[in-house]
Amino acid sequence: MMIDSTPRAIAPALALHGVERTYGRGETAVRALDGVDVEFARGTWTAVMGPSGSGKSTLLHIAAGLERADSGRVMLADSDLSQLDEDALTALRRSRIGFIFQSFNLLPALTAEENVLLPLRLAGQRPSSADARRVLEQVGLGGRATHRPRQLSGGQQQRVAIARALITRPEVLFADEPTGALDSGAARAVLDLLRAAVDAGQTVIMVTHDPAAAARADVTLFLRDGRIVDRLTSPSTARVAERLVALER
Ligand SMILES: Nc1ncnc2c1ncn2[C@@H]1O[C@H](COP(=O)(O)OP(=O)(O)OP(=O)(O)O)[C@@H](O)[C@H]1O
Repeated sequence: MMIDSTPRAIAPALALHGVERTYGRGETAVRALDGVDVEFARGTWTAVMGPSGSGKSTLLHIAAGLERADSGRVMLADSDLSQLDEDALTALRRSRIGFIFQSFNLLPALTAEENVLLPLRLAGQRPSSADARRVLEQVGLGGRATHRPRQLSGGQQQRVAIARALITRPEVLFADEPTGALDSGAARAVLDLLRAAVDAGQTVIMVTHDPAAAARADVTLFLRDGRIVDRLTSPSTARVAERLVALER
């Protein structure tokens, strides 16, 4: 028997190749992404930082299939998002991608448990209460399953949103300023949950303005004028802040 011991590069969870995106036309056109090439390794946490208007949200939305690139390719494992029609893209987002937002985006009329189960219901499954309780327990909210969002603090609402994003076991979890609306204690709890998810093998891509949040990630990418101009691995808060200040000059 042949044993192949050649080390192989593990395929990235997500890769962007030559991604460009321009908003508007003519003199008012804004090139939000100007040729982005990046790979996100499986089981790693990447923070995306950069000055206001540098293209962070555009990058996140295109990588998550919420918006389309003008050119270039977005590969989620072997699936080329640019080749999918709207229905296929919606199905892919529901089953293979998770998203958490600064403003939590929970449905106010639904309980925590119902919010958490919604992605599975939308995918045509019939999940049980026990499924929701299991993930709510993971985020420390086992006792809050029947609460509605208005009965929960901001930090608790974000933890419900994380449970909702993780219940489908997404290949990539995207987070757009997940701690932007939280005080420092609640922010730490959210970052601890993201760290636990990554340690369990989850791939996370997070836009943030907060150097302390970026310092919890494995890699921080810096964008300026729609291009990735810098990258730090396992940086301290101070080093992230320093780079950011340098970019904003
Ligand atoms: N829908 C749109 N129409 C026109 N221009 C847009 C649109 N969305 C973004 N832009 C422009 O594209 C550029 C990049 O925007 P983007 O929101 O990606 O930046 P950002 O780094 O996330 O900024 P911020 O930190 O302020 O949220 C900006 O100049 C912005 O004005």
